[in-house]
Amino acid sequence: MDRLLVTGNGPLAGEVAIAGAKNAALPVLAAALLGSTPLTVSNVPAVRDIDTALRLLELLGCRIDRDGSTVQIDAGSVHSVRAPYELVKTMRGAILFLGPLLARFGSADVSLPGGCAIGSRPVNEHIEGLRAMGAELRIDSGYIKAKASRLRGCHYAFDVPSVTGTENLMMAAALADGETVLENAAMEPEIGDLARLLTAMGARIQGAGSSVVRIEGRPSLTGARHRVPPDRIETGTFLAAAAATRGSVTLRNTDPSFLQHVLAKLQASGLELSWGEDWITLDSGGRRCRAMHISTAPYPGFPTDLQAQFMAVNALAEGNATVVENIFENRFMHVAELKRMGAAIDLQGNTAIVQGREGLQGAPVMATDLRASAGLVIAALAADGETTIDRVYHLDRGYAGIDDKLASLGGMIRRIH
Ligand SMILES: CC(=O)N[C@H]1[C@@H](OP(=O)(O)OP(=O)(O)OC[C@H]2O[C@@H](n3ccc(=O)[nH]c3=O)[C@H](O)[C@@H]2O)O[C@H](CO)[C@@H](O)[C@@H]1O
Ligand SMILES: C=C(OP(=O)(O)O)C(=O)O
Repeated sequence: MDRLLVTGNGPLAGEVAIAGAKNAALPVLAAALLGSTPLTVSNVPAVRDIDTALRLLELLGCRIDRDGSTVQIDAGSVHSVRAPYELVKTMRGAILFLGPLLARFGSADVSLPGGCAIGSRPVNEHIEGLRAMGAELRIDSGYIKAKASRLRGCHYAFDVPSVTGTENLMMAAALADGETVLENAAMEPEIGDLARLLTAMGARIQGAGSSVVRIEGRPSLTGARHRVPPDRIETGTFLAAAAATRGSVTLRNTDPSFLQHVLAKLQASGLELSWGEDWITLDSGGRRCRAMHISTAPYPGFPTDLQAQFMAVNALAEGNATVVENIFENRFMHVAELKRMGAAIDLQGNTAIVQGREGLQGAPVMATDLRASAGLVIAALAADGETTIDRVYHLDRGYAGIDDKLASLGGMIRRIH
């Protein structure tokens, strides 16, 4: 099992290119199942979850042609509708195959993704939404078994705005009879991106990116060409790494418009930021930033997927701050590990009270989930001495070559096989 060896080495400095967004690419790959002709996707990130999604598509019978960051998927020879536990357990995003399989092939047999380190993560909204479209769904031996000869448009109001739930229902609705209206839908940028793809495939969609999405279903959809947008979470992770190490970095191939809340927090903490259409520069001037109060919320609020990374920044910032996690009930696994490095964090329910410290010390720590791992890497880069981070497979699920990118910014980081 790979480990990372990180030696604190002062400020990060330089430029780095941001990859395509994992969480935008996953629904796009699942949407390939809806098209009667091939889908070509560019700027696909080289991360483990994408490998898993492509393996799954292959298992279903799709023909896959992958050339660097461009992937062509032909769903013309699908012969299975089963997404097995062995793959789904490593990638929760596999639930995104449920809607497209059911809508296109009339049935789906998708393993329940189950709970994971950050919370119980139920999928009741996905199931109820598809039932509202006339599908029959039951849980049998850990699998969601779904059937529908033809889905029909419906009104569905989410109790909680689920990102993948909204995506699943949009994809199903694109091949349903009539109009579907989703209320209290999630508004994350990945939803607007999926709507752009589905529109290019022939669907008619209004309101994606707002809380009410209208989808007019079509009898069939075609393939299309699509470019995955930049990863806003990878972008935020590098900004956090620069802030924690008192560095200065420029991020290219990104999109600052999806990170306004995060950029405002960084500016308020005393860091100098500038940005253009596809780049962001953070310059800390070699100074420690001030601690930031953070409260995670659905988009456009502060993303839960950046909470761990900013916890690491706060652990090293000037002053005290609270970090409130409002999306997942158990997304503080990194706190115990950061405390092993000398962080002063007190947990009270879903609130972490962080007292910024001048420095942290390297220590052996364990990655518990994808973004927690990123938080530990950031703390390790800024700490004195050596940190070993175990279970980096979590990190590889969602970051393309993060060790090489950080090394190119001057970080001392090495992978041990
Ligand atoms: C592949 C992908 O895009 N993953 C992202 C997606 O996950 P994911 O789509 O799984 O997260 P959701 O938006 O569904 O979860 C939001 C909240 O809704 C609850 N909920 C969700 C579904 C449901 O059927 N019932 C229910 O109660 C969840 O427990 C959670 O409290 O959005 C999360 C929230 O921004 C991010 O952290 C993940 O990185
Ligand atoms: C939680 C995440 O991903 P997933 O929903 O795939 O587990 C994430 O990207 O931070």
